[in-house]
Formats: sequence, structure tokens, C-alpha cells
Amino acid sequence: MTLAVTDLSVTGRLRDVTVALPRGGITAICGPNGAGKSTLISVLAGLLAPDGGEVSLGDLPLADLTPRARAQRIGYLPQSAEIAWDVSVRNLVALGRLPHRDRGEDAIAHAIAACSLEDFAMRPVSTLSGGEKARALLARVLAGKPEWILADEPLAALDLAHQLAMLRVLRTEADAGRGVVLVLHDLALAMNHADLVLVLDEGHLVADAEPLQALDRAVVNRVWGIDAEWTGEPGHRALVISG
Ligand SMILES: Nc1ncnc2c1ncn2[C@@H]1O[C@H](COP(=O)(O)OP(=O)(O)OP(=O)(O)O)[C@@H](O)[C@H]1O
Repeated sequence: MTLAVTDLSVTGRLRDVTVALPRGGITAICGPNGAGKSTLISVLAGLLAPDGGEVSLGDLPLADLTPRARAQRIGYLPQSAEIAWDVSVRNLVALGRLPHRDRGEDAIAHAIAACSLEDFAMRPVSTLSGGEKARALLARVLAGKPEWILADEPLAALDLAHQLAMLRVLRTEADAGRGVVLVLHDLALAMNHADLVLVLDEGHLVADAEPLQALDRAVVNRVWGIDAEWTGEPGHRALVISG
């Protein structure tokens, strides 16, 4: 079942974007600051109504789902998620079960373990570092076991080891048949870990392909204004800037 947008427009932010995202893989959304990445992922999450075009989940317009049904199927992690109450990490993660209205003990325990939060489980979230908080917020999304995990820069606050650990977690979710959609600024992470890369530039979708094609030298040069080339083997590529 795909999550798709057709002729999507958000005035001043996105123009005529059409793309279908597959489940069972990781899609990276890349582009410079202000390109429309957060706007697109908010629309895909059903949190921002477009000014034109359609958003669909399988055969259904996304807007036809009740907020609860949508929240059961789509987990969304915003770019700078604020935590309103100073609850424990465990209770924060448990909030991921709200759309299901169940206790979901197994799902909560699994999410806490997947994000290596066992040692923090009883700590108030206000005492966590930025990276620890980012992992707790991702665990809240995982606890809901949504079909789709949409995350806006979920790795930005993480150290390299935790970035790779989170990517392994997200790959496991994708292998289990979920759709994983990540806004990523780090082009090497997109190149090495995504199955599909979307490149946005000034609100236009300029590439929608497997990483090597979507992030080829000409695209990187045109969109980011950087002359660079990829070196290394598949899965371990690095972007070397030449000018
Ligand atoms: N609520 C809003 N109202 C009007 N314009 C907005 C609003 N939110 C964002 N914009 C504008 O829409 C454009 C796209 O913003 P968006 O946040 O989607 O970009 P982005 O690609 O996620 O950027 P970044 O990499 O800086 O996070 C930007 O020019 C931004 O200034």
C-alpha cells in the first residue's frame, strides 16, 4: 500500500509534486534549507492540508481517515518536537499507544530496547541530553507500530554511533514491511541507507530515484551549488567536495 501525493501544491512552499512512496523500504527526502522537505512530510503525515492536489494512502484519500485511524497508521516525528510534560521516558514512549487505546506493554518495551533507552526509562525527560531525547521521541513513534514512520531530521542530534544504530532500527522496521520516510540533510546517509531518494529544490521535486541516480554529481551541483563526487563502495560512499 503506497503513500502518494498527486499534483500537490502548498502555496509558496511546494509546487506540483507527484510521487508514490513504497512500503518496505527507506525513502530519504533531501534538499537545501527552505526547499519544502518539512512541508512535504507534514502533508504526508496528514497534518498540513495542501492547497491543491491529493494525498492518498492506498485507495483512500488521506483526508477521509479519522485523526485516530490516521495516527494508528502513520507515526510522525517533527523536526523539533517539544515535550509538553516532564514525564518519565517510559511514559513518554507509552504515549505512542494513545491512538490504539491499549496498554501495549510489549510494543513499549520493544521500542525502549530498540532505542537503547533501558537505562533512562524512569528518568524525567527534562534530564535527558538532546540526543537521548531524540531517541526517546523516536521510541514513542515506534511504540505505536504504525505502517508508516515519517521523521523530520531524526538523526540530526545523534552522535555517529547512535545515528547508525537508529538507521539499523529503521531498516528493521522497513524490512518488517513498514514505510520509513526520513528528511535527511546528510547526503551520505541518504546515499548509503535509503532505497529511494527524493530531492526537492525551491518547492519542486527534481529527483525521485535510487540514491546513486537521485544524488548524482549533476543534481548535487545544480541543487546545492557544490561540485562534488562520490567515492567508495555501495553502502560506504562518501561525498568528496572538489570545488
Ligand atoms: N507556516 C508557514 N507559512 C509560510 N511559509 C512557510 C511556513 N513554513 C515554512 N514556510 C516556508 O516554506 C518554505 C519551505 O519550508 P520547509 O520548512 O518545508 O523547508 P525545509 O526544506 O524543511 O527547510 P530546512 O532544511 O531549513 O528545515 C520555506 O521558504 C519556508 O520559509
